[in-house]
Amino acid sequence: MTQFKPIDSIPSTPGKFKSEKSLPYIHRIRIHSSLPKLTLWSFLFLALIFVFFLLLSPPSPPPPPSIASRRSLRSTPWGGPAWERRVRSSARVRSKTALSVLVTGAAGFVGTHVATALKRRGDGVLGIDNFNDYYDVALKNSRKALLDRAGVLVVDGDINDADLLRKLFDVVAFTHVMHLAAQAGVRYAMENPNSYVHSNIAGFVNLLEVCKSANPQPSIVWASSSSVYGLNSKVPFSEKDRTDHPASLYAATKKADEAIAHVYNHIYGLSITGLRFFTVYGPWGRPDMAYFFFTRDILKRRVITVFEGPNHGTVARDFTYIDDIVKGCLAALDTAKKSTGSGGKKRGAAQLRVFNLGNTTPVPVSKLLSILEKLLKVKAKKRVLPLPRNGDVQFTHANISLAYKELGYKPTTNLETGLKKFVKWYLSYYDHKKPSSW
Ligand SMILES: O=C(O)[C@H]1O[C@H](OP(=O)(O)OP(=O)(O)OC[C@H]2O[C@@H](n3ccc(=O)[nH]c3=O)[C@H](O)[C@@H]2O)[C@H](O)[C@@H](O)[C@@H]1O
Repeated sequence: MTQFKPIDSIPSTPGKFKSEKSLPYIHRIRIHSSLPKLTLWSFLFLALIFVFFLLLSPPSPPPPPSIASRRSLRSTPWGGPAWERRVRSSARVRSKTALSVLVTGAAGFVGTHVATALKRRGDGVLGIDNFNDYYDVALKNSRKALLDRAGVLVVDGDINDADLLRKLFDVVAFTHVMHLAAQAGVRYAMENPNSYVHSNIAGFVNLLEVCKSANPQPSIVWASSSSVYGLNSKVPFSEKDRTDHPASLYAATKKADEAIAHVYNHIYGLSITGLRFFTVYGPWGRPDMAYFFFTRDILKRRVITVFEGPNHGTVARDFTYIDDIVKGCLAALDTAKKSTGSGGKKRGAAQLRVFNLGNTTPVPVSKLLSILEKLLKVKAKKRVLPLPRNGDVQFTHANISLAYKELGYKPTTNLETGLKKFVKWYLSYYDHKKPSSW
């Protein structure tokens, strides 16, 4: 019959030293045998040397950071009385009725234009941007210099940094947040999906968490995207349409943001307005967008890929000029009602809105290319390929009647006029710089 043995009386497997509890056993075998005694002491000695070396050896280098973390950790030190004075001064309003706005993604394309426009009309503006390297950081720095000259400070920081955001709200009682920081681009989502989760989901939630606890709570206007309409075939796209078929992770994160906005409005009384931008273009634009790199590649005599739909179908976009988008953003800020919560608690129903900001005139990508050829006076080398299944949709077209009714939004720039302004900027900007990175 097997006798029950208490756990600490069972000899441990040779070579395995576990806890002090096994030591009495070691002591016992030392008394009864000299050979095991020697072996045991040698083993103990070796183990001690091993532990000693483990303690002495320098820590192994950390694994290389993932793209997402590398992009988000970049942040210059903040804080201190001088820094706070600069923050306050940038956010100072010029009249009692002016807004005090925190603009996230301020060194981005839309952010730079919106921040400048707000400042110009007397609002207090503070920017925040993480200056990530998704595209040419030199362009972001040039935009920052532009904002500097306009009197807008851009804090180098990430919207995932809750301490920094809380500090900004401690220093300034922002009345509004214009949230434009995001990982943009539909095709890049297949290369770096985590960066979309990091900026568009985690970053958005972090921002809303800080806003909900701020006293007073700000009103929030943020950039959603036409891409939420995904594979919808009914045109023009209306805010009432369903948005259940996103074609890219980018679109899915923006759709998720709209749901997240609903939650923070419902639970905490935050006033939130989402703006679905339709392919925004113009001076100081994004080098990852087709109109921008088509221009670059035409000038460099490189081959341009133009996508076409099934059966040679047209691929078209409701290209919207930046000045029209800025007007829509300002109108959304001006008509935003106050948030109703305080101390992180809702005190009443709060405003929740979503608007299309498009141009209402879809233009085929082939037409975009021919306008650029005309403006640049260079014939493009092009090859036509079927639209890959990489996040792109075949067409977009905004119904803007709601934005017109509620915001007085009325785009006035057609693609030809807008591209003319873009090309003029492009030629003057890159003539001076000639960067190798773009
Ligand atoms: O409206 C939107 O919601 C989105 O607009 C743009 O996305 P997209 O319209 O795809 O803009 P581009 O990447 O500039 O592409 C414009 C058109 O050019 C086409 N294209 C793109 C690249 C290329 O090499 N060839 C080509 O024909 C695309 O299929 C698309 O029809 C922005 O990149 C997104 O960040 C934004 O959210």
